[in-house]
Amino acid sequence: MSFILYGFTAVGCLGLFLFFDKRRRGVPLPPAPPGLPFIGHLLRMPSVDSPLAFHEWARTYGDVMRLEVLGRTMIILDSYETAVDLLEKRGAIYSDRPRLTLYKALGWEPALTFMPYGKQFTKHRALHHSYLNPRKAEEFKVFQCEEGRTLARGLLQSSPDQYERFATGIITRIVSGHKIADMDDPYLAMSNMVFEAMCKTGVPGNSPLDFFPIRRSALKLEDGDAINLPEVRHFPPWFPGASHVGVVREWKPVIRELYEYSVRIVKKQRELGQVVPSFLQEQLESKDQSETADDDVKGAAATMFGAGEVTTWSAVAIFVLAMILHPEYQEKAQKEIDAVIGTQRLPDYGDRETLPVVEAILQETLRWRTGVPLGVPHRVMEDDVYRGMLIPKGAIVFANIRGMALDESVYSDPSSFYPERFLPKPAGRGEPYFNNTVFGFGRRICTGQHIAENSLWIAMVSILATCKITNAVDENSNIIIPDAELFEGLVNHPKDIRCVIAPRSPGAKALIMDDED
Ligand code: HEM
Repeated sequence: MSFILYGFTAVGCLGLFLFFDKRRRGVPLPPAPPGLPFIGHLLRMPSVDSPLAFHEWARTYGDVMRLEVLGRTMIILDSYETAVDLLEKRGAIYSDRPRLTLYKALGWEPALTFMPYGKQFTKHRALHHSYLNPRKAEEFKVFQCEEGRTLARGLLQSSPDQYERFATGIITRIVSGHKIADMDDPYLAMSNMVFEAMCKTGVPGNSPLDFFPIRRSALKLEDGDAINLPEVRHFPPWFPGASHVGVVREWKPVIRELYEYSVRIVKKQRELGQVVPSFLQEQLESKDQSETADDDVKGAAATMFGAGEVTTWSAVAIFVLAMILHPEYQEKAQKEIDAVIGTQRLPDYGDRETLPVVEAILQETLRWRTGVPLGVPHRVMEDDVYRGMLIPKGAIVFANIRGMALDESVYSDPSSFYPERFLPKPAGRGEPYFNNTVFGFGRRICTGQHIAENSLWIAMVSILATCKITNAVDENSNIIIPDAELFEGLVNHPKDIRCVIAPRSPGAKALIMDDED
């Protein structure tokens, strides 16, 4: 009896398989540029500014475009509409991550950003949400305001590392309640390494370690294992991935230390009876974490640091770059601040809604040079059909956020820095804010978006209210005009923001210097 039942089941399964396979074969894949057998588009993959190159290709192949590299299918979504349709509305099957070998090898584990969709993902999202939700974000404004003013003061004291200190200072307050007191703080050294690891490692998922087909055997990589470094030490420098292995060897210990350091800081605070509210303090206080933090809690804390610090630093640096290249907007914003707030006090969050020009500059900073231009890749978990095209199971889906910023059907003259585009008509062009795009999509949307926006706003408004940014000059008295190029990685970062930062007026200088606590 059971034999007959098994027989029917097998025939049924075969029928279903053939039905779906036929359906699958009948549906075309998304359009792709011409490629070669086996290696696909490997030789066509742009070596610089891939988001821009993808955007250019999308003009020919459409806003759902396919690339194949060594058997891996990549789908590039080049419009806001397609990203919402797939990553948000069909989030149940588009929220996985591909295995990002390089980041895993660097020691980011567990880390929500690179984690597959599943139970552990849900747990980590909940951990992040418990401390980064909009209600908490309101509480953080007090120290964000303090850090914004420390930033402006530091810049006036001619200290260029202040952007990093600002971004790190906010995230350490959130994660461990630690206040950065000086530039020798060990957190700043870690932040530098994280910067290198996130901003100089190329497009996520596209390092040779990620896609070179012999990587697993050659690098002795098993699922769940980090790279076995001694095994690859003997590979010649030209071997694909060899240079990245050097990167891994150098940076992995720092990233692993990041997982432990914040916990040690909070334990010390507790031992000394100097408890400060923070994510880790809240976790350690909870019943089951009283002795030590488990790996998930450590991972959530380290990920908040890694994901939150470099991105914020980059956004503030992009703002400064825009102000060097477009002094006219600095003046417009300063006029607005003077008219609305006056010159007798420093701006704070209560002023945000009354400063539309500052707001427009914030939105344009996020759009003009996108900090995370290809987002973090998603992975589709089942075959899907969209607009009559097959998105095959396992395909890696990139939201080309930079491409969306340059979408001419949404943003007029998109490569210009033109904040007025966001002001309502007739003064402006009434174009849509970019903060609904820049933080990604669906179930993987950035968990720190409220905090990030608040950080950028307070940094901008504190600088604008008190500082004047002008071009630096070289040793021959030639004006230096930065060329707006960015380091490319998971996070992009301006290469050059050399400038002169001076007090806007004696009154502004007095206000910011007197504010020091
Ligand atoms: C201007 C600053 C920032 C930008 C532009 C930014 C952008 C992004 C983007 C594009 C993603 C990928 C979303 C997706 O997969 O669709 C992301 C993910 C993430 N962001 Fe941010 N982010 C910023 C700041 C922050 C901050 C301050 C934090 C934490 C305090 C943070 C934590 C995260 C985390 C944990 C993820 C991974 C979420 C997941 O995989 O489920 N980010 N962010």
